[in-house]
Amino acid sequence: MTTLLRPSTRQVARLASLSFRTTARPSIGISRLPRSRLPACAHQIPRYYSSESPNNNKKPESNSSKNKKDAEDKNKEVNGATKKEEEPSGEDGKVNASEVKEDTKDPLPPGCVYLSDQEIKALMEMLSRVPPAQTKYVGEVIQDIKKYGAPVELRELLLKFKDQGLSVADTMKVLRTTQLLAQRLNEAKKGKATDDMFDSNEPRNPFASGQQQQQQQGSEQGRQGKGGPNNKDNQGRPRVFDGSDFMTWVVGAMLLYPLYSMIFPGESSREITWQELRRNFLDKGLVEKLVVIKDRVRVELNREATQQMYPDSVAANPNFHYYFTIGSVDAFERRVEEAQDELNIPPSERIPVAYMTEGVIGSFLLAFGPTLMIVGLLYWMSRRAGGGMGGGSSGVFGFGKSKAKRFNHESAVKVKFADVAGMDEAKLEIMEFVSFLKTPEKFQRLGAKIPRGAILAGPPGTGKTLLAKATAGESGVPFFSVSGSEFVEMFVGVGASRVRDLFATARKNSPCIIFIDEIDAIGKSRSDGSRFGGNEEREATLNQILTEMDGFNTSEQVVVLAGTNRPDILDKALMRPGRFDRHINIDRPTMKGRQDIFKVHLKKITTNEDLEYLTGRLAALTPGFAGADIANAVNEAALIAARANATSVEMIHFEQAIERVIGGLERKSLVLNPEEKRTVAYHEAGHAICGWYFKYADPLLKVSIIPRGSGALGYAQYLPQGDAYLMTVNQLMDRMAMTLGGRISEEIHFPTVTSGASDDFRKVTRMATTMVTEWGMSEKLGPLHFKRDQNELQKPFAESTAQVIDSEVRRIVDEAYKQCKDLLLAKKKEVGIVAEELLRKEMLTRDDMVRLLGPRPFADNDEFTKFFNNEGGGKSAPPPFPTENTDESVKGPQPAVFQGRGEEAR
Ligand SMILES: Nc1ncnc2c1ncn2[C@@H]1O[C@H](COP(=O)(O)OP(=O)(O)OP(=O)(O)O)[C@@H](O)[C@H]1O
Repeated sequence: MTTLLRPSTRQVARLASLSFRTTARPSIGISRLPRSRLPACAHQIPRYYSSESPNNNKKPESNSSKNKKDAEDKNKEVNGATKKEEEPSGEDGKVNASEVKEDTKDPLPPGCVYLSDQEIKALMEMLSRVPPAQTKYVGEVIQDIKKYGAPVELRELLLKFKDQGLSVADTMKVLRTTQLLAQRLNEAKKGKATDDMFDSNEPRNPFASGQQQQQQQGSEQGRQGKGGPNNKDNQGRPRVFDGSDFMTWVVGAMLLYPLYSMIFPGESSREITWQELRRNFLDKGLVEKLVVIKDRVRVELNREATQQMYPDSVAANPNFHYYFTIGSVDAFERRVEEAQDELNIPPSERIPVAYMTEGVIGSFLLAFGPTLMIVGLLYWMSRRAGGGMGGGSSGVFGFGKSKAKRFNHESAVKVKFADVAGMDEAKLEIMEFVSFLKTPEKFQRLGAKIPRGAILAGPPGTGKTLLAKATAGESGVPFFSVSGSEFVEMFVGVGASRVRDLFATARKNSPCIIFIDEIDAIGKSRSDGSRFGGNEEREATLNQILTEMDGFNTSEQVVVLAGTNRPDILDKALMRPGRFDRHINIDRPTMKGRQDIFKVHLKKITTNEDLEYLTGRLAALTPGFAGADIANAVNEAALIAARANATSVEMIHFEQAIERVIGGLERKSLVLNPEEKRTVAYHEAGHAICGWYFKYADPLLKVSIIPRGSGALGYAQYLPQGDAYLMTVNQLMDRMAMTLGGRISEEIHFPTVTSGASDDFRKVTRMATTMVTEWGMSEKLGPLHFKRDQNELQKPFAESTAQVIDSEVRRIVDEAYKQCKDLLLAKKKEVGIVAEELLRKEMLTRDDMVRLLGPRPFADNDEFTKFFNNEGGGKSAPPPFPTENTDESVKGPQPAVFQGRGEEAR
């Protein structure tokens, strides 16, 4: 047998580590996709719509007046020249660009441009959808834009508007432009230095200048991204659209109105003539009220009646109003009176006329009401989303803030390596990071490159997070902990932005440790996803991580640790040297490891037991347990002891706790009828007898017919002989035969069988299939490995091979069946004895079995004898059992076996 087998506790990790190693191999040719092939959101492409020279927006150096003047001159020159060239005669539009004199134009801060006449025209066209009464605001804002310039994003928006029109997807863009435009106009109007708007310490806005400048800025721009410096206040916080000033609302409402009207086409008001009003509404008695607002009259209709009369008209819409203009209020009143006289409307039923003075705010709200509602809703939603991020990052632009939790080494991260037990190799490996963070010069002196990061891979609960925390605790540096899934949001680009933010924060706090838990959520191999179209957002986030890790300066003391249960699915680019340099495999603990972990957690518990014996026995009882299971079992034991008002936690409490962790709660409320109980007893006795008389079976610990957990009506428990790493064909055959013992006992002792053995069959089939397809244990098929990948649509073997596999699996199961049936027929009497005793006592321990059947005919190993052969005194609870872990059951020997009888038996 050339294939080495390992028990299931080790198998997963081993298999994982094999594939891990494969994926971890340096992939020389494989690195990130070339930028040009990345999705647009994955890399920050500055947009160049400007017809201006790249130097247009060069930021003058603030400390040199000469430079400033030069820059001003240049700016004026460029803008002026462009403007002059492009300036039309001004016949179009109410607001003529030439009204703003050239010499009133100031040099613009980075990120702002003067709009050309064509662009102003496009803007006016876009804003022409705004209700006529509000053109005053439009005119004012356009004047301001001409005078003070606008953010370059407005250009982009105008271009989009002209080319394709706006859609819901542009909402964020409009909001951002709104914010920048409102800021620009506010600042400019206040006469404040325009440069204040853009943090003078920040690098220049990449979008303001031409390609040359962008190239100079290099990767730094990429990091700052589209949000870039423009969104930051002086403290580096993102500027938040707080909506607190009037200009922001005016601009916001104005820009969102076209968007709104494109998405929800329809009118909210329309002008009509007096004659139309009379003919269509007044004469028909549809007018409910007339409201005079200065020189206009709003007609309020009786909606129900209008709907009946004009079901398809917009007039039936509750938010719709007709307006008409009047010369004077007196004339209007006279007209209304005359009309009503003609219609013989009695004085008591005359149409009421109200008078309103519509203030600036009122008229504004009236016109932009729906738009404001959208703005408000988006603002509220963004605040809510921001609120969940733990403060600091509220507002529309807070989406891109990282959600990483920061732990301060002085307060939160108190975990030390001593608290992490049972993974000595992993600890050694990671200690190097600690010494790197503590004494970087030691490495740098010799020219050694500092490792960038490590992937901690292993099954759930094995202490990956704990190890990362201990690394932070030992090195005494800040620790940023974030889960891979926290980068994912419904908006494209948010993940990448959060990654940027996280790394930027880490750099500021260097030396520090970033821990990304469950990195597989974003680090999944890109080739896998592409088969079904891929996931742009996830890929963009992954690309950003790759970029950030590349961008580390080797002297930057930022270590990135990542935890995953699935290293096999991670992208190769992520695993290559230079990114996650170290691959640390954390397996489930061995017997010794479990003992150490028990010792760590028992420190917090009050117990008078002999610690050496206690931890040894508990470790023997818990094969396959991860550190988290052990922590849970210890805590559960303390709870059980407290419930029993005990002064210290005793062995019996620990054992009950372990039993509970594995098998679930006892279900005393589940009462089986006598016939069912009898069937369950014979079923379990069948398993127990097999475990007792098969040489290679694991020693039996306990058999019970008390229902437990979610499905088991009864169970037999076995304890493996220590941490076995290999499994022989004999052991596998005995285990399969033992698993079939329940059904065969039913066959022998009852006229019919029940459905209770389906789970046993599943286990046996999987075991046999694995023997044939993976472990080379079929002579017919030979040493071939055919592990089926769930994602593969095709079988990795031919139809004829499939038939051989089927026949070999059947042969193996048939052999196990025969082996079991032969034994149980020979031991029919013993099965009866055990079953009847079970019916009386409901639970039998190993001692009971010895009493009923005599000693087991095969010797047990030393460890088992040491901890389980002297049960006397009744002080200890019956030894519990680790359950079989469904999927791993076939991968190798199970450390402890649980033969349950499913709920379906009922
Ligand atoms: N080696 C260990 N020594 C002591 N305690 C441990 C150990 N491993 C796990 N634990 C306990 O289990 C708890 C959970 O472990 P941790 O969160 O580190 O697991 P994990 O491997 O990160 O799990 P997941 O993959 O599900 O994120 C720890 O808080 C600790 O109490």
